[in-house]
Amino acid sequence: MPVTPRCDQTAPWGQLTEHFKARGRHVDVRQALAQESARFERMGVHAPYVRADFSRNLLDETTQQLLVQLARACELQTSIEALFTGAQLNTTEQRAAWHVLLRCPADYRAENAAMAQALQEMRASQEAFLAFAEQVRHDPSVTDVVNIGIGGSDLGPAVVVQALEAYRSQGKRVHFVSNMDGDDLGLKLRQLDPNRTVFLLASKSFGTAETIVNAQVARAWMLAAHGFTMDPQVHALPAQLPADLRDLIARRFVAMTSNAEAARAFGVEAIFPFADWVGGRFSLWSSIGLSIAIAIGREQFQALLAGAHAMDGHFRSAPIERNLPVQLALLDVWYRNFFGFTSRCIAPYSHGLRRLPAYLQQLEMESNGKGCDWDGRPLALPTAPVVWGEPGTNCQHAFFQLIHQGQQIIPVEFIVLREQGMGTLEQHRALQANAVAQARALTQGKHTGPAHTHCPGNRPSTMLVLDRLDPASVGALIALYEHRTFVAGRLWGINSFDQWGVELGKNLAKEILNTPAQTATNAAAPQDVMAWLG
Ligand SMILES: O=P(O)(O)OC[C@H]1O[C@](O)(CO)[C@@H](O)[C@@H]1O
Repeated sequence: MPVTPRCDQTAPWGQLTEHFKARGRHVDVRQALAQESARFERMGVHAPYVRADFSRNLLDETTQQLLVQLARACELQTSIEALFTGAQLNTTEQRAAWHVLLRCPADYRAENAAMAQALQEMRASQEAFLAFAEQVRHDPSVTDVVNIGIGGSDLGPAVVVQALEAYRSQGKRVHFVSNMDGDDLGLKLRQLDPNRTVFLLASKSFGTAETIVNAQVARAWMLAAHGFTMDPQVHALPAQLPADLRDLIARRFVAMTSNAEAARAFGVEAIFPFADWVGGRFSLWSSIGLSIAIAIGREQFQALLAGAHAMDGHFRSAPIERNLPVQLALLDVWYRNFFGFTSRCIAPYSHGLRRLPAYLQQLEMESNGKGCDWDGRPLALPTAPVVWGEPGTNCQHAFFQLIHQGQQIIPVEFIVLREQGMGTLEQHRALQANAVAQARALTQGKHTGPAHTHCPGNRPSTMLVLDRLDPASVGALIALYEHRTFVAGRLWGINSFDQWGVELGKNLAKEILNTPAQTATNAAAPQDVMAWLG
């Protein structure tokens, strides 16, 4: 993997630092909009399916030019090419990150022999899971499909299925179970018929505690409905299980995994593999997206991939100044490292995109919430901001008060649809008007009337506009965020494809589970709240 310069080790970084102190931090967006009538037009960036208005951000032309120079000094183009030509980007796990291959069209020519081979294997797996999806879709005996997975094996598919609810085949409900808390699965099981439900076990490792426990409980529930009691703590199917029940499990449970052996031991026969080079956070395009394919069908799934591929093409070829993922990532660096803004709010004015903030939390914070660079040197700068949010207009009646008048500045990213979905045109117009009104209010503020009604204004926001919430647009939007995260990581000098920070807590949980209950006499166990939990 090419080691490219970290942003803080480049000449433009020093220039940006000087510029920030002198003028950059004093940018007044109200004045800028008033003085430059073409600001909106100049600062619009158009990518496939997504347009972005940057004009309400704390940016002047010098900042924009220096940020472009920063990207060049970080040799960003080399990193982008490395992503598309198959460099081993995940250096701490010695893995490639070839998720862009998952969405390339049939006539795509792979960059090299290794990628061509990977592509061929991927196509076979893709064909198998899409064919299975069609089979389920046309099977009237199946009414419910439950995806059991967590993190990337849950959030990506869940956000897409929810966003594309209007495309979901009637007569098939798609559920998502992720939490270790047994109430998640337990409450779902109460609504399900064991004779009409198919479970999709989504786990790259097939070893994630939450997923395995939930899968075992679901299997025990299915067997219990057929008169067989099985310990839900046990992974492997018992040898004495009658053949018809073995067959039942094989028909009702399928797996999407890179660990076929563990899935087989569980009793699964239909295994839809995906390669090691698919990272969890980037996996919804692979067989992990089976729930999406069942919900919307092969054709629409392919449209989702095509939308993502269109964004890939833009990312690879657009110049830095007009490259949307790059521009968003540069803005992240500007706000996080110069202004010191610690969070970014995502406000999708779209009911379908209501879970997007949760998805982005994993994508951005698990990818870029790191403490050292790719050479293991401590980072001198803070990296990923906290990403959070809720859909509009709900957010207006909850936390927007703080964003308008609070002491801290939180850049907001609005997502707005041009075309209406369900509901009346009036409802849609009101929704759009509210999003634009919030952006304007953040910019202009209010300085008349009693002090408690004042809003300081000059608060930054970006507006992303999609024509509609269809598979291609959703694919493009998610690919946009993937690439933005990758670019920000490259600028910060981070390996965005590992997540070692989650290991410590997982291991401690195992240790606690394996330690005898805490008692006053158990001196080995540390005294903490476990004493109250029993
Ligand atoms: O697909 P798996 O192996 O069950 O992993 C689930 C999730 O757990 C993590 O490894 C850590 O949270 C994520 O990166 C991943 O998406």
